[in-house]
Amino acid sequence: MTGDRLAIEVSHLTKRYGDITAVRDLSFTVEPGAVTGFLGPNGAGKTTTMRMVTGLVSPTGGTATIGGQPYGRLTHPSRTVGAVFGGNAFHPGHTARDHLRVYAALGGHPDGRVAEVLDLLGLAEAADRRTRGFSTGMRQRLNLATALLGDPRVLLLDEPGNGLDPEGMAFLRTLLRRLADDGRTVLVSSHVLSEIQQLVDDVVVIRRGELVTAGPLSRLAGPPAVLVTSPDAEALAATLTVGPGPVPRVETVGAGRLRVHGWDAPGVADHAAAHRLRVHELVTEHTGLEQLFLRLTTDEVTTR
Ligand SMILES: Nc1ncnc2c1ncn2[C@@H]1O[C@H](COP(=O)(O)OP(=O)(O)OP(=O)(O)O)[C@@H](O)[C@H]1O
Repeated sequence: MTGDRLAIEVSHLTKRYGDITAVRDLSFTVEPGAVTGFLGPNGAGKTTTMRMVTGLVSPTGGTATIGGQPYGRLTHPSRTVGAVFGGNAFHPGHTARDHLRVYAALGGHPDGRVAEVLDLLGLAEAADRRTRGFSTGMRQRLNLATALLGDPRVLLLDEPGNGLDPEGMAFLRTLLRRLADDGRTVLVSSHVLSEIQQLVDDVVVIRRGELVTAGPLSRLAGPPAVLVTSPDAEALAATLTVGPGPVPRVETVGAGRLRVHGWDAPGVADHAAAHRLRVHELVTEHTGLEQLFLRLTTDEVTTR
């Protein structure tokens, strides 16, 4: 069963700390029913933005709403939004179950919910162990279990992949997918695209507090390019760029080598054959997402 579908809307959000502008006129929407990655290098403003969405930090300007309401005006905040920020506030002498019971009581959630979230996070066997002996992965799971006590429709996780081993990541991926498939809104931040690439459907990329790009992950990479090795490279470049019809962008990448953007390999091969030009090698090059992310978030880059 799917309940309310609540989007997160960030509109012209700005946060200044003295001379530092942590977030600058930032606008984006996080849709329900998907896992959205919130990406940017260290210090880009991800945590500050997520804290503003969850009412922990007040904006200098702009608004952040959940299902149309600012966090402070939600009728049942802990039943609407679950958030996990770095660090943890576990009493080392408490067991996982003790910890969850305290938070269930604070949030007004039924005690039966404790066993449910322990099961959901694969912590049932560790439930009666003291948290002081917990590994990083178990701490992450307990944080997530705490955030899920209220069965919230919206989940914000700040760097959830930190310190997780491959099994932990696989578990997180399956869990977030289930939560999103149920119509929940899930936002996960990271400064490393490759870390959450397998988790997310959509991305919001920021740099220095400003939006770089937002949209489906699959649209970020753009079309592949074709690397051509040919003894007739010069002539091939000349014929490729004269038309008729749409012409590709052609880059010379050394003697006898071209990179052709906008056409696929069969298109380039057929064109060369029609012009009786020799081709020794054709390689389709997909831009690595990590490479693309670096290009989007480092200074020398212009964005599309
Ligand atoms: N309470 C604060 N006082 C002063 N400056 C702050 C405060 N919180 C954040 N900043 C500054 O705002 C900028 C954005 O920080 P923020 O933690 O939001 O970035 P981030 O993208 O989450 O980075 P990271 O990936 O390192 O967690 C940084 O320059 C940071 O030093």
